[in-house]
Amino acid sequence: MCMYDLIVIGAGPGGYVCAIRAAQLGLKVGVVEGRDALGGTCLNVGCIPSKALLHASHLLHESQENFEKMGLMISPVEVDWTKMQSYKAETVAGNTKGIEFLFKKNKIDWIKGWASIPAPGRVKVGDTEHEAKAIVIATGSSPAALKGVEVDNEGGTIVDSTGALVLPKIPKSMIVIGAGVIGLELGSVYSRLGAEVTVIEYLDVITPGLDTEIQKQFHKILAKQGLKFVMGAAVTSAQVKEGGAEVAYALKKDDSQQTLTADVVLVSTGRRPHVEGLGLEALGVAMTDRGQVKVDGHWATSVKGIYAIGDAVPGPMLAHKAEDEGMAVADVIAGKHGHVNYGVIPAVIYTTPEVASVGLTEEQAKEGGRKIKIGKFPFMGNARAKAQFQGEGFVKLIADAETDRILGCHIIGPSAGDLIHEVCVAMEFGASAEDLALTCHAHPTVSEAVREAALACGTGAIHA
Ligand SMILES: Cc1cc2nc3c(=O)[nH]c(=O)nc-3n(C[C@H](O)[C@H](O)[C@H](O)COP(=O)(O)OP(=O)(O)OC[C@H]3O[C@@H](n4cnc5c(N)ncnc54)[C@H](O)[C@@H]3O)c2cc1C
Ligand SMILES: NC(=O)c1ccc[n+]([C@@H]2O[C@H](COP(=O)([O-])OP(=O)(O)OC[C@H]3O[C@@H](n4cnc5c(N)ncnc54)[C@H](O)[C@@H]3O)[C@@H](O)[C@H]2O)c1
Repeated sequence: MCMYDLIVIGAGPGGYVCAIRAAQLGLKVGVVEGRDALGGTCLNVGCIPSKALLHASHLLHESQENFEKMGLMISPVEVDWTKMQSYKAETVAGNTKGIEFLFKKNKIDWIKGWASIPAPGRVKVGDTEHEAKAIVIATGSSPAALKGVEVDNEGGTIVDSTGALVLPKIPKSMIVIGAGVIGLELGSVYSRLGAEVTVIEYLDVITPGLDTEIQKQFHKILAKQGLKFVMGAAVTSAQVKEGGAEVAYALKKDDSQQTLTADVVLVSTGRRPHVEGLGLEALGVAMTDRGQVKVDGHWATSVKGIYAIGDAVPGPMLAHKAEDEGMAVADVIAGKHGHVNYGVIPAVIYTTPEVASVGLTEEQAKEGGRKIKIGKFPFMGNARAKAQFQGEGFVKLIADAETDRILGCHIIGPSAGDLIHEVCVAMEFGASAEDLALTCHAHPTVSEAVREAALACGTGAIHA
């Protein structure tokens, strides 16, 4: 048994960042992780492997669509799925080993195994109990179950995101249940690799929560890329049938029952907090009605000395949100002031084109009764984007009509996931649209489109 200042349960982006920050602040830290590798969902079966497959499949798509246009004459690129899987696995391993190195560097103990909390200040792993002045629950999330659909990742036919990352072969056809971030990212991967992908979505829009104009444009672009969509359809069951699976769904518009078959079915209908086995009920830790750990403004649970962060608590299920909370709660535990600005958390979808947003959508701003102005600029007016065959999409900047303060930004287009950060910084500094418009942007860069959108909030964009 060992006495720690802090034990973190879970080594995902929330937990490992919290541990490193706490160690930097002089605390003695242990991290309990039950997986064989550090890094949590994000590094092992989430952000990183999915981005590796998105990158590889994007390059394949480029070779098929754009190489010839640039005078790059090649015979068709062939896909070696086993090699692509190895590239993905090496990318993951490089990152998870990197966290092991950082733990050693910061003298953080990796306590291997699954933890429970028998009492405040005590963490049990196997037969050993460890003592800690503070405990942080950073146990993340797992795929939510869908009634009538049994996921079998080993079987490789009806899978969740974890199974979809390791399919034994590229399917000829795939049904994606849910047009959220996971469904559209992984659906794009397999579509580019040659599968016929059909997305079945309960709502009438894709990517719920995004700015409506972005949703519409994104839907159009993905359809043009070959993804098929069945909208307003509630999936009721999925059954493995010879050589594939059959999905049954009810169309909301006329209540008709329909079926569709494919080689593989990906269930991507959301994730839920993973808190089983921790013993939270016996401890009396208050939970929300959505199964999340309730926390106050300092990430403290209802039980003294126990904190919680990341996917296990309310808020967007994003790695960088978990990381920010990890740093902030470490500050709090070390007696400092931890802070997360929940109004400025970017969200990115790593398709091509990328989709990125921060702050208020047009709908949210209007619902809040705010007078707003909107500056929009299409990537068609951006020389760099056009040279890269990425003229689709636009930047939409939303500012307060009276004060000119930036309230939100929504981008669909090249490098949207990187471009959004200049707006995040501007928002953190309370900048106006004019501040962005007056900032010199290098030419030719796609970031000029952000400046042009800011100009469009004022006297007008130059290239539109
Ligand atoms: C396919 C996919 C792609 C994604 N892509 C992105 C992306 O591009 N960008 C983004 O921001 N987000 C992405 N996400 C979401 C992101 O992975 C999560 O928001 C993030 O991992 C949450 O971090 P966390 O630290 O809260 O939990 P997690 O990363 O889930 O880590 C929790 C860890 O706790 C461990 N654990 C749980 N219970 C115990 C216990 N009792 N004892 C010991 N250990 C325990 C688990 O094994 C796990 O390793 C993606 C998710 C998926 C599934
Ligand atoms: N790039 C990123 O940042 C990234 C990537 C992947 C995952 N994530 C995170 O992981 C989380 C989970 O992603 P997700 O895509 O599984 O969930 P999601 O909540 O983003 O989307 C789920 C979709 O499934 C639909 N749905 C639910 N039940 C249905 C049914 N019976 N039939 C048809 N459609 C149904 C919902 O309407 C919704 O559109 C998200 O919160 C996201 O933040 C982030």
